[in-house]
Amino acid sequence: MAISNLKLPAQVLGFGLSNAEQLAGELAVTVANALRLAIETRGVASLVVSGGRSPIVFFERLARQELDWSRVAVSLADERWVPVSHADSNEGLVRRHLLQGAAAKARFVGLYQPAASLEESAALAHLALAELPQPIDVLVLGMGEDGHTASLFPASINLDLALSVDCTQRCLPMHAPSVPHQRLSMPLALLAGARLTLLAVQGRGKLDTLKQALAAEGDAQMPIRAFLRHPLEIYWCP
Ligand SMILES: O=C1O[C@H](COP(=O)(O)O)[C@@H](O)[C@H](O)[C@H]1O
Repeated sequence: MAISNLKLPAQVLGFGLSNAEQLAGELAVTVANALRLAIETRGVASLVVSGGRSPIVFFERLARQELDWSRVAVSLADERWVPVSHADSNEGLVRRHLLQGAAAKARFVGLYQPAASLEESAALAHLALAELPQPIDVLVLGMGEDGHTASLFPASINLDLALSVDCTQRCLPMHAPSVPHQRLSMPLALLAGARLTLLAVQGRGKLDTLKQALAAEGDAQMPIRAFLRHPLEIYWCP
């Protein structure tokens, strides 16, 4: 695998992992260590995770890490605008796979808020997120093969605001052109302020996406680019 061809000047590389199980285990240890440090330093810690299909094993490994979960606040980088009981709900995923056992003591601050419109729901989530300790201590991002991260999709309505460093909203309504559900997403300004950002990606398709993102410019075409300019650790496995 031609990892050495990848040029990531600002990043620490978490490559060399052989499978998804190993990636999940290493990532869980890194996240737990950072949360422990935050608790030691500030008494509380905030963790923002991503949804989708790939983080399940990581969530289950993280839930088993020994730490004072009662001092941890957990939230999501993005959410599908569906009730928590829906199979596509990121909150549902977190509740089923991360907030289990000792980790059930963590405080969860969700983005999904029942409301008449996506815009109202995002405004309510903005208010709810005031309860999340900020800056975010640990952020775990995922990425789609189209270069989206969180719910910052290429060419989506609201993307300019979502990528603006001046955005003061903690949650934005996002209309993703390529996926079934409307979305709620934390914007770049909030996400990029995280003390530690980890990007977890699996498979050669996503490695190609990363290389493509690094090879050219244009955040609107590939929103992940906006994060690659900040320090982050990339965890990749085939
Ligand atoms: O839709 C989403 O997709 C990305 C990537 O998901 P994955 O399952 O392919 O890793 C995810 O990071 C984001 O949170 C999610 O809502």
